[in-house]
Parts: sequence; C-alpha cells; structure tokens
Amino acid sequence: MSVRIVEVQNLSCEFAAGRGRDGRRQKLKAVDNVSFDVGREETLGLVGESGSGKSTIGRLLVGLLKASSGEIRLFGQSATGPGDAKALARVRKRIQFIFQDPHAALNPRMRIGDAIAEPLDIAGGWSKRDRADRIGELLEMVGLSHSFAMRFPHEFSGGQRQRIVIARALALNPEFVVCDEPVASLDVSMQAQIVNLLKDLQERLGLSYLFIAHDLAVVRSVSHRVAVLYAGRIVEISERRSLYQDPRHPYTQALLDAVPRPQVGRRPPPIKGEIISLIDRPEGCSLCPRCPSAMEICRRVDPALREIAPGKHVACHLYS
Ligand SMILES: Nc1ncnc2c1ncn2[C@@H]1O[C@H](COP(=O)(O)OP(=O)(O)OP(=O)(O)O)[C@@H](O)[C@H]1O
Repeated sequence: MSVRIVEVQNLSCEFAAGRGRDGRRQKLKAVDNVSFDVGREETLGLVGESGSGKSTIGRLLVGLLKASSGEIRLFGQSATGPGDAKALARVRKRIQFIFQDPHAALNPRMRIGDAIAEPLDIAGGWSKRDRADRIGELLEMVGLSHSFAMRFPHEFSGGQRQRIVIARALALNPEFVVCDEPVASLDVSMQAQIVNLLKDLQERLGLSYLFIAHDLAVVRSVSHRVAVLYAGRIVEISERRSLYQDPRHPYTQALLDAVPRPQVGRRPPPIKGEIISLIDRPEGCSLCPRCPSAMEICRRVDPALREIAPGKHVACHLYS
C-alpha cells in the first residue's frame, strides 16, 4: 500500500439551519462520521447525488470549512487538532482545489497569464522573468500555447478555461488536488479530454486526487478506488474494479443503473424518491425510504460501514 497522504477519521460537519417550528435552533449534518484515506499518486473518486456532502468534504480537506468533529491528517500533520500552525500552513501549500465551474473561477477582466500567476504573486519571490517562464510552462503543461497568456477568458471554450484553471492550481507544485466536479459543466467529449489531461498530469507530476462527481461514469477511468456517499455518509468504498463489477450497496447499484449507456441512448431514471432530511435524520438506514431491498431492521438500526471482503467496505444490513 502506498503512503497515505490524506487520512480522515470520523469526520462530521454541521451547518446552522435556522429555527424549527418549536423555535429551537436547528443543525444540518452535511457530513456524518466519514472515514477514508488517499495514498500517494492515488485517485479516490467520491460520488453521490446532489446534496450528499461531496463538496463539503472537499472544502473541509482544503481548510475552507471547519469540521464539527473528527480528524483530518494531511501529510501526517493534523489539520483539525491543536497542532503546529506553521507546519499546517506549509502542508496546505501542498494542496490545491479545482472548482466545478471554470467560467466562475476566472476573473473576466484578468488576462489568463495573470490568472495563472495569481498563486505565484500571493506566494511572492518570483522575478518577472521566472514568473513569465512559469506561466508559459504551465500553459504548455495543460496543452495550451504559451502565446495565450495575454488573452482574456472570454476568448476560450469551456474546456480550455478548465485547462487554465488546472494550470493555475498547479502553479505552486501541489501534491494533492481536490477536483470538485471538474468536468460537470462540459460536454461529454470535452469531459474525456479533461479527465485524460488530469490522468496524464498525475503520472507526470506524481499527483494524488480526490475526484468528486455525481456520476459513476465520470470517475470510472480516473479513480483507483471509489467512495459512494449518501446523505453525508460513505455507504460503499472499494477498489474501482470491484465497485463497478460487483457493487454491493443498493445505492451503488442504483447509481450504476443510472449511468447512461450509448447503446440505449438515454439515461435510465435514477433511484426514486428524495434524499432524507439532513436536519432531522430518521432512525435506521438513511436509504431505507428509497431502498428496493429494505428490510424491517433497516427502519430501526443504522448499519455501520463494515469490511465485507478485503478492501471492500459496505454499510448495509444485507451483509451483516
Ligand atoms: N454553507 C452552508 N450552509 C448551510 N448548509 C450548507 C452549506 N454548504 C452546504 N450545505 C448543505 O449541506 C448539504 C451538503 O451540501 P454539499 O454542497 O456538500 O453537497 P454536494 O454533494 O456537493 O452537492 P452538489 O453535487 O449539488 O454540489 C446540502 O444539504 C447543502 O444544502
């Protein structure tokens, strides 16, 4: 097993959610007791429908949000406990975040060379010459000509803008990148190009990724392992091949059934029903109201995530 560079233990994150009917303050538990790790040069795919807590986990890892409880260790350094603040700041420089929407991520009035160099300017210490060389190097690294540096974002397609966003994320040589739905806003052929670019960069630069998506099709070719998230909890996590060939959790099976198939031509309906309330979580398994395999026990007892085969963890009473 490769070195673990990200270790997450029993992580939870709550948000204030106004007052309930009784006037009491309510909390929404977006991430509930989640544990996983990411190895060096590994991609962990994180998949779940809208509202399942994917972005919250990504933001917790890069320090944009504070955990309510649990522990995050980055390169061996605690990011949640009362650790060494300077050491943590050094570790944070080894981590970057790629946002979903390349249109929103780029300032329309900033030349793309300056946008890419923003992290260098913030870090400081770059001569004009080195800065210009680095911009050219980063543009070429993501498959764009260094002559584009003087252009503005509106001169580029969605896919090209995402390449620019990736170039900016790589400016300070990160080792771990949280990719939050990096291809969600692109058409299918562009999605494949960006996924291939990220894979290529991983090989060349030895990167590790947390790759967030709401669709199991998108993470298939890029992930070494995949974690499936439902209502803020991991319901299945395993090696990629095992997840796609032998999905065990009913929610993973439903997500796989919802993957579009070219020969069918249209997307089958996703699992019926709504995600449970994250404010007032009912007893028992969170999927129970929507689960085609629900049993009596599922209404009462919340299943723990258990290792049912080497490296394959599932939270479902069908396997207890
Ligand atoms: N800052 C916030 N304040 C209050 N609630 C929030 C906040 N951020 C997220 N939430 C809530 O937390 C839950 C999880 O949101 P999150 O964005 O992590 O889900 P997601 O799986 O990334 O969804 P999507 O695919 O739509 O981006 C949702 O119910 C969301 O409304």
